[in-house]
Amino acid sequence: MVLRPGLEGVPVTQSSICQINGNEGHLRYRGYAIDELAARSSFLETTYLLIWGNLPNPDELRNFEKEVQMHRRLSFRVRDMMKCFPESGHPMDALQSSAASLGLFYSRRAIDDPQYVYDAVVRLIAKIPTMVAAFQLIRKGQDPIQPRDNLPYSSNFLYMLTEQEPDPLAARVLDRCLILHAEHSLNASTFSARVTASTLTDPYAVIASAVGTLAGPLHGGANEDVIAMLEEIKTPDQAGPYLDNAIKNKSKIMGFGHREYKVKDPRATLLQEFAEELFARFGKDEMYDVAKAVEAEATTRLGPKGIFPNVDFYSGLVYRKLGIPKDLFTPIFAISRVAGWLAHWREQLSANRIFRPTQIYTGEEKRTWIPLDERSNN
Ligand SMILES: CC(=O)SCCNC(=O)CCNC(=O)[C@H](O)C(C)(C)COP(=O)(O)OP(=O)(O)OC[C@H]1O[C@@H](n2cnc3c(N)ncnc32)[C@H](O)[C@@H]1OP(=O)(O)O
Ligand SMILES: O=C([O-])CC(=O)C(=O)O
Repeated sequence: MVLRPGLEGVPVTQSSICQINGNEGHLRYRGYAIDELAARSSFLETTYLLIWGNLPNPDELRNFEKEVQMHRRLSFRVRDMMKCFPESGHPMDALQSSAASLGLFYSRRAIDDPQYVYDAVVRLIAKIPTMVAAFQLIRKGQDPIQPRDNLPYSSNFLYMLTEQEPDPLAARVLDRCLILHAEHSLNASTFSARVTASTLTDPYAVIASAVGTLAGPLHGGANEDVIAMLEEIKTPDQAGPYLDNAIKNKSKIMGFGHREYKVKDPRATLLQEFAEELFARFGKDEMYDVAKAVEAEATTRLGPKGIFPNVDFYSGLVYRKLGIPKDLFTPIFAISRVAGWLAHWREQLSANRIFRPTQIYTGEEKRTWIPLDERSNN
């Protein structure tokens, strides 16, 4: 048996959802280039495409948007449960618990019923942003506010978060960020979703396990750590010394490196453009110069190893300009990635076999039991 740590290069499923060309830096959802989707589509249209396989016609899109809008509210029981969460807890933990709690309300027995699947998709796409916004207000000691029916998806999320109707450019930029983060083949959280799905459990458990996996700093959690790193570096001239020190100590540079991409992640290029668009309109973030210096210095040092900015490097600068606190960056990633996780949930169920890989055992062979009073204490 050959061990492949991290399953690098090991295909574990077939999928028709997303295609990555890591040498040229191309990304497509269901055959459509990511830059075209970000320019022309909306997050809900892209979600429909990912989950059902084709672009919706006008009626299908209108119905989907309407259904999502109708299911945005949370039960008072979920809100009351969230009010008991510690306000110092991380919003990703709050989201994982809240998402899992939906399984208490909706039966898990009907995953082969197309109506159940459609309803679960609508509920999860609709309610996850409400949960993120609700926890943000609850931890500030406020009551969550209700979604506004006359606002589209991303505007409504910003409204629920800030209690103000957002600037149209801010809402459009957030919607484009959600498109960019919606899907990325068998990344760790999507793999986790597929493993959970393969046991035939309910979709709320699938999403909760994926949220937990996304939270880690080697995955979606890196977007929060990038801003912490830029704040620590403080000024562009400190980027080089910081990197030299990190490389000497074998520390990872957050927001850099990728298992699939050997060039700059195409989403990082687009997110950098979005950040510049916001800076041109609302004023520059001084951390942007630090970020560009880190990219330039890291490219000299790590570029020859194929290590470049990934999706997490510039997203935080966009969210900061939208007034979003650092620890909500990964929950926003989750709001978007629910689309990809659900697409993989459906695909997994369409040709399911439970995931059950094997291992190479390295433990002790047969041992002889020693009674407690005969074991020495040291
Ligand atoms: C949404 C997302 O999940 S995007 C990724 C977000 N995560 C991060 O930004 C965290 C920083 N990056 C990393 O930890 C990694 O690049 C990962 C987790 C993204 C990919 O990991 P892997 O494919 O397993 O690569 P691995 O960690 O084995 O690195 C391979 C080599 O590149 C180096 N390397 C990889 N990423 C980095 C980095 N960010 N900084 C410095 N060196 C790095 C490793 O030290 C290793 O070097 P070595 O061969 O000399 O030991
Ligand atoms: O593909 C990966 O391993 C990580 C990533 O960029 C994502 O999930 O968007």
